[in-house]
Amino acid sequence: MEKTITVLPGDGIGPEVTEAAVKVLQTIAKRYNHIFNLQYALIGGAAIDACENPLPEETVELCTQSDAVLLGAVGGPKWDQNPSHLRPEKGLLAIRKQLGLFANIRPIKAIPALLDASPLKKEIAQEVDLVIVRELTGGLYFAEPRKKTNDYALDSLVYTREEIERIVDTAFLLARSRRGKLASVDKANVLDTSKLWRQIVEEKKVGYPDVEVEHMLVDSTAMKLITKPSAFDVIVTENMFGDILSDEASVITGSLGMLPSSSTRGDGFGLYEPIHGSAPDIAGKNIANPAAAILSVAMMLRDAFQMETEASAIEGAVFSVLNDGHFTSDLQTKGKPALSTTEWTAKVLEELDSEFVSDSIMFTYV
Ligand SMILES: NC(=O)C1=CN([C@@H]2O[C@H](COP(=O)(O)OP(=O)(O)OC[C@H]3O[C@@H](n4cnc5c(N)ncnc54)[C@H](O)[C@@H]3O)[C@@H](O)[C@H]2O)C=CC1
Ligand SMILES: CC(C)CC(=O)C(=O)O
Ligand SMILES: [Mg+2]
Repeated sequence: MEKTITVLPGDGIGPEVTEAAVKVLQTIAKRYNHIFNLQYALIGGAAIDACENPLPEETVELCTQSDAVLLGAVGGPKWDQNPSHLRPEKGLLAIRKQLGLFANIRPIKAIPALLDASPLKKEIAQEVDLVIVRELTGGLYFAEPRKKTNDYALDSLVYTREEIERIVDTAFLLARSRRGKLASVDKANVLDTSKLWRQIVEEKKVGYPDVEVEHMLVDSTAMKLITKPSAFDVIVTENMFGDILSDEASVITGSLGMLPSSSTRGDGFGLYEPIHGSAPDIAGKNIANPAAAILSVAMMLRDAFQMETEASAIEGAVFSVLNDGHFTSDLQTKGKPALSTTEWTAKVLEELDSEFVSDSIMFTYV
């Protein structure tokens, strides 16, 4: 297959983890005879430095013309004092909005080799298998009006029926394909946007009688994610709640550096990115965990290109390297010294190659 992928490395550890993910893509291309045309483009702080625009028009055009987008992360202290239109995060929000990527899918599943790295008790952590479906192009991060003076600041929280209906449908369909349980998370005891959200979930559930729905408030959901995460199958929630809950949930599986995501719009096109940010505290040190970026490539291959075998090969290689006790420093608890980003990536590439060798041996033998 031939596919065009726009790569947006971004800032901080973004370029480091993206380089690892691209190496994995190149190995997969060689092994399975695919052609991945990679086109690099600027976003975030890197784009502000180059052309005073966190999302240059050329980047949007390249993304629009490609089959999928791979993103690292944006942001960092260098741009923290910039006016809001020159903040790196503005570029990320804008690309999501301009490409219409309203559904952010964040799977969170226990990884047996990492149970020691979870702050939860093993017997609680090992049962985790949930997906957060986060609304991505509405709510507080986007709505107008907004304003800031020295004495007063305003952000608006707006949701339309259409925005809620499409994300709720996405979540119902996902729940139906999994264990049939949907937790709709809101703050309906206080917010009118949440009251509308709850009303629409109630209307929609009639069309999905096979899915069991529960409404939950976001504050107690934050607690239950830690005390009884196995209670969740699919969680659907608005933009900011999903942003916060997914970083919280990431530690259950060991580290924020482990979790991939896809941002989609229901037509097979997607932007794939780790859920973490640019991690300025560790940027440039070659110690970031590239697993979230590498697993985002697996999500891309499976969901955008229907390459199930290739996606499973990547996940298998990642889990096998972890099973062998090779960790980056965010996951290290005891045992072998932590590996650098490039060393750990090399282990994954070796593992992919060894899977290849064992496949060829089987083939020759047969
Ligand atoms: N998707 C994106 O581009 C996002 C960008 N950001 C931006 O990133 C910048 C830093 O934000 P923070 O709040 O520090 O969040 P962060 O996610 O960048 O980092 C939080 C903590 O997790 C660690 N961490 C994150 N990813 C890691 C990895 N792959 N391996 C090992 N450790 C990892 C960091 O070292 C840090 O201690 C800000 O400018 C923020 O706006 C934040 C979240 C998402
Ligand atoms: C710019 C932020 C909304 C990025 C973020 O934290 C995220 O998408 O998880
Ligand atoms: Mg976030």
